[in-house]
Amino acid sequence: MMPRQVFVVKVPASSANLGPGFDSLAVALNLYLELEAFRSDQWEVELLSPSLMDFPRDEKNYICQVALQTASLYKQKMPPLRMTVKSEIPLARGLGSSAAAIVAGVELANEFCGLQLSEREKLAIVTEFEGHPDNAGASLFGGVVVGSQIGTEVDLTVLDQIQFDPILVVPQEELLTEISRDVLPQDVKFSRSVQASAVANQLLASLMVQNWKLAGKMMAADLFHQPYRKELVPFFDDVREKAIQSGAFGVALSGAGPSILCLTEPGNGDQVAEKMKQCINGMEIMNLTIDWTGCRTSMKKSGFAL
Ligand SMILES: Nc1ncnc2c1ncn2[C@@H]1O[C@H](COP(=O)(O)OP(=O)(O)OP(=O)(O)O)[C@@H](O)[C@H]1O
Ligand SMILES: N[C@@H](CCO)C(=O)O
Repeated sequence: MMPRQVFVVKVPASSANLGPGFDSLAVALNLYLELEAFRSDQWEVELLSPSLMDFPRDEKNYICQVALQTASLYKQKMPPLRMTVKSEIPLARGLGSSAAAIVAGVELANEFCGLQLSEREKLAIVTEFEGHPDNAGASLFGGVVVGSQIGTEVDLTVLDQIQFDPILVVPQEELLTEISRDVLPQDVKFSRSVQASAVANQLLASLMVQNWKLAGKMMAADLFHQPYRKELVPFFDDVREKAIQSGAFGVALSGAGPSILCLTEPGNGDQVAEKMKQCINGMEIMNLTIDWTGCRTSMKKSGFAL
């Protein structure tokens, strides 16, 4: 049998908001969604990770749906693919699993319909699917990102001078973003939004100048979403206290929750994670690093999986 060319996509997880940077700030993490795909005569999705087993194995799979819709956006017909998907990203835990799936779907359409999308076009499409540029921008570009959306224009800056070690506390229960957005208010008073925006600006400034104490204070001072979402994450205060006692400088809800993002000064992650493991029970402590690459794609000769 002739070896076939297989398209490979690897997309990092992400943690959005970092506290006050609601729908705008995010960091890419070294947990990955990986897929391999080639043209076939029908859609066939082989799911290789236990967490994915309940997802559709044909074109109804969300990744395929994103690919099909992206292709039709550009008036192209997406060919059926045979593919394998595996993922280390916990689902519906605030680690950007849906954004990673969207990025993978857009890359499939780009490759198999020859769309030749620019990075900016990809960013606009993934933001449209996800509704905000934070997780999707981090998954696409890697690093610590600031995204903004004005109308259909999406802008994104990667802040490669910011460094910290991220530790994620991941509970067993899922929390769908949809539910976690439902508890947010429709409107925010002008004076409160001025303060909330100042807190977000101060967080970024303090991370840039490595003023860890101030950064931690700002992560806790968020007024946009954490005060409303805390009722959905009753263990938040307890985990926060234990993470700070263990040496983290800042703690925030990861994305829409329920996972909790704890930041340590660069180089302290291992030590702080070890201490946290000793005092936090019933939840996974993930000692992670920032992914600085973002989504990567490549071609390879067919492997054993396909
Ligand atoms: N690899 C995947 N394949 C297919 N569908 C997926 C995949 N990953 C995520 N999804 C879909 O996305 C849903 C989770 O999205 P949701 O926005 O609720 O959480 P999240 O993206 O993990 O967290 P957050 O947006 O807070 O970071 C899953 O229940 C599933 O429907
Ligand atoms: N910024 C988003 C991330 C989750 O999609 C939120 O907090 O709802």
